[in-house]
Amino acid sequence: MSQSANTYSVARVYADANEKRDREYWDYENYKIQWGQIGNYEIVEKIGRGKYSEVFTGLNVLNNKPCVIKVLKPVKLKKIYREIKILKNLTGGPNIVILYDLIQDSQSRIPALIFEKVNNVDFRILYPKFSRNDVRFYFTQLLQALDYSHSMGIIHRDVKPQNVMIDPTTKTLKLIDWGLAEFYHRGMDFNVRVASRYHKGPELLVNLQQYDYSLDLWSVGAMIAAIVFKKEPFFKGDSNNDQLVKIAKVLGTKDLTKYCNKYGIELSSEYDAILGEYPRKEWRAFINDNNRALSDDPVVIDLIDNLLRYDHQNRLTAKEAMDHEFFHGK
Ligand SMILES: Nc1ncnc2c1ncn2[C@@H]1O[C@H](COP(=O)(O)OP(=O)(O)OP(=O)(O)O)[C@@H](O)[C@H]1O
Repeated sequence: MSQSANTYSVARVYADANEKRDREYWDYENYKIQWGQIGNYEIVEKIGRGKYSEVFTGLNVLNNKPCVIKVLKPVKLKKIYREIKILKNLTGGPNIVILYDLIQDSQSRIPALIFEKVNNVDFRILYPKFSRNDVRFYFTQLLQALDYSHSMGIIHRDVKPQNVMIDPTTKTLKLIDWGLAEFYHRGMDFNVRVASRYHKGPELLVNLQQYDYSLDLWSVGAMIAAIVFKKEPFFKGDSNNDQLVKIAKVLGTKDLTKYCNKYGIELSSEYDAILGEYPRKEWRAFINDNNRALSDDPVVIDLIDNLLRYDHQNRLTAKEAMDHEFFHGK
């Protein structure tokens, strides 16, 4: 991340969210971590292994409350500080996972994050059963989390089903994994090596570095399209370059070229051999007998159409998406 000499794209909303706050709010490198007591927690069982961590269910022995213990793998200290500072800033916000505590092993100095535990049901089980009302309900919750985070100057940068914990029994949704999240600053060139392939926005794939909160709305669009058209994931690239090809086969090559030209981006020559002249595909072409119950609806198609836009500035913001007719109609 570095300040660019030339600002060519600025967030349409919350562009000054960090500048208007004190430096200590966003300056995570100078953050002083207060460590809690490691003896207060017990590991119960392993539930996951990510790229950056091992995750366990656990117990707070003081109050017998269940928790999740995310033991971080050795990465740059700066990344650990960033995740912690962002969680501290956002904890308590709507549908944002609550960070309870931070602990550190006294010998290895390996840090672990203690979170509230969500009794998540795997999305591969849950999403295929979603009704229109479920989509409406849970995506409203997700958009609330994102609008809050964006209003606090923070881009999540890894929105995907694996990071959206849903407990259908209590109808709760929590957005987790703030490990790739970053503070937005206008005119800043950000690293495009973020998000997970299937949910990467076009800006990342064409190497447009002055992206913003709207990146998260692409990922939301890809999630909704996958559920509505029963095609998980909706854009399934075999590599990062193939990911853009898969997107172009739906949104068309012409608009991709327009997008790049608008921001003065030259497509990498790596695409010369693999990117064809694809026409834009109609959203209705994805409707079939298997998905009709959710997809045969101009309102949901309009929502998807307004999220899955190449041009990040033309996507709905989280707030605009929540105001969309899909979330308010019958
Ligand atoms: N609060 C929680 N409640 C329930 N399960 C959780 C919670 N936090 C994490 N998990 C589980 O652990 C997994 C890994 O957590 P997380 O995404 O934070 O780690 P990561 O190392 O950043 O993962 P990745 O490399 O996949 O992005 C999640 O996908 C989820 O299944």
